[in-house]
Amino acid sequence: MSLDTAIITFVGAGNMASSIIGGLLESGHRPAALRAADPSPENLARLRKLGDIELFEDNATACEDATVVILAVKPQVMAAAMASVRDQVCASNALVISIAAGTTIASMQAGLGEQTAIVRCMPNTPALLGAGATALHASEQVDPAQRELAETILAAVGIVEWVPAEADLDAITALSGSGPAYFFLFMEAMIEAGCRMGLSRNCATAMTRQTALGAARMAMESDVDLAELRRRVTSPGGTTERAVQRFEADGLSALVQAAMDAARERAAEMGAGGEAAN
Ligand SMILES: NC(=O)c1ccc[n+]([C@@H]2O[C@H](COP(=O)([O-])OP(=O)(O)OC[C@H]3O[C@@H](n4cnc5c(N)ncnc54)[C@H](OP(=O)(O)O)[C@@H]3O)[C@@H](O)[C@H]2O)c1
Ligand code: PRO
Repeated sequence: MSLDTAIITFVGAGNMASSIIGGLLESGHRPAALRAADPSPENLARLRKLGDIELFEDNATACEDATVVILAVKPQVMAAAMASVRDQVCASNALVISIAAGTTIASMQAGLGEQTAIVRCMPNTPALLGAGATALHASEQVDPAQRELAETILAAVGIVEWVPAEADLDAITALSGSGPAYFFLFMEAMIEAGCRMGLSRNCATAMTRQTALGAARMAMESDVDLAELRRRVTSPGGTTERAVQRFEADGLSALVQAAMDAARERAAEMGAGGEAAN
């Protein structure tokens, strides 16, 4: 089974679905082999702009004969979405890929059938720009060709990493799933600090955004590690050293650890309780 011959159905046509569909189309995937289902005609209309993919208001019809069903709905509606496609998934032995936070493989197999092949993954919002980071974990029913298929689909919107244990997805959720928000929070704090120092908001915002972009590009493109990149900014006895000393004295690393521990615990709670969150 290859990506060229696969029929891929997205259940839920929101932000994440449209970014993955956009990535697949950009990487040359045939629009005719892509389907999307969503109860909202307006949401479907947004997808129409991406290409000539098949659109459905009925989940079950969209999943008929599908090779891959991608569940791209909020966790709150996952149970209803699974119930609507269970018969079609069982009939076609489709690979099911879920991008929902906190919905376990066990709960999906309870909803779709015990032997359903499931890949659970955790993408992040930079997937919208093709700059996502997605971790994947497969149930034991997933065969090597299906693994490759899942990896190829998510690689259309960024980097992919397989994790050996399903629980690792909780750590991934705390790291890269929620991670973009941490960087935005840090940037917001820098902008506020700049404003309090007397800079205009426009100036503080522009300088913060460009600094984040520049630092991220150096982190990605440089052949030296992050600590060395940091050292090169930090002149002995200079301004950066004073700021970094303050971060360290006030426990930045411990705070990051505690925040990520809290996020991971929440992901585990959501999985254990089958609880809804977005
Ligand atoms: N946002 C993140 O940072 C992030 C990161 C990683 C993973 N995720 C996961 O990605 C999933 C989708 O998130 P998203 O940001 O793409 O959400 P979204 O934009 O709200 O997309 C979900 C879509 O599903 C539709 N829908 C609702 N009920 C449905 C049903 N029964 N059948 C089919 N479609 C239905 C929604 O329609 P309405 O708008 O009309 O309700 C909406 O268009 C979530 O499970 C989330 O946990 C999100
Ligand atoms: N958004 C979801 C949450 O905040 C999962 C990672 C990003 O729960």
